[in-house]
Amino acid sequence: MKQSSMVFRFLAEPTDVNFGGKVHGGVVMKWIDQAGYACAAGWSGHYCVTISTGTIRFHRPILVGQIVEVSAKIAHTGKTSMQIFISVKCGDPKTQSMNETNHCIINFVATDQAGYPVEVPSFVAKTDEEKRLEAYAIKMKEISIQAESLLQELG
Ligand SMILES: CCCCCCCCCCCCCCCC(=O)SCCNC(=O)CCNC(=O)[C@H](O)C(C)(C)COP(=O)(O)OP(=O)(O)OC[C@H]1O[C@@H](n2cnc3c(N)ncnc32)[C@H](O)[C@@H]1OP(=O)(O)O
Repeated sequence: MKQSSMVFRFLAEPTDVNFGGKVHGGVVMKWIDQAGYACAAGWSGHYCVTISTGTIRFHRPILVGQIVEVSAKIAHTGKTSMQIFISVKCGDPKTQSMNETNHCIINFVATDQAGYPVEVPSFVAKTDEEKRLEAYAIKMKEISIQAESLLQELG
């Protein structure tokens, strides 16, 4: 059976921190990309590339020494693309209570060795939560595609 989810857990390190002493947004985005890639590659059995991501809003900072959990799950699949739902949480490892810092949909395409898109196994949402995430993922993919032509449309 294909693996449809992946969880990374690790400590935020001093090398992850920006000048304000909090974890860089770009570092968080790298973690999102890595967890999304691992999930997409595991599901498709192919190398995958990031094609786009939905909005990422940072709700709260991540501090050095906190435990970080980046969970990735398949929310929807197209013919060659996979929409991965990512949730990032952090917390004090001593208390084990975690709060979500942000979530997003990140879109990957499975590719062959020449870099061309290849078909991926279909994901079937079964639970109410999976169906809710799938509806969200479909909407976010549409928004990503529409956003590509927005600048030209505005003249
Ligand atoms: C300090 C130390 C650092 C060390 C650090 C180590 C890193 C440790 C490794 C980590 C690992 C991470 C790895 C990540 C992977 C990369 O980071 S990859 C790098 C960034 N991404 C790229 O370079 C991709 C560049 N783009 C491409 O190559 C081509 O556009 C693609 C993706 C192959 C697509 O080709 P295409 O001919 O445009 O394909 P097309 O048939 O039009 O569309 C394909 C699918 O995309 C969908 N699509 C099109 N536009 C969009 C859109 N805007 N949004 C969503 N879907 C779209 C289409 O609807 C279609 O979906 P399906 O209907 O088939 O399901």
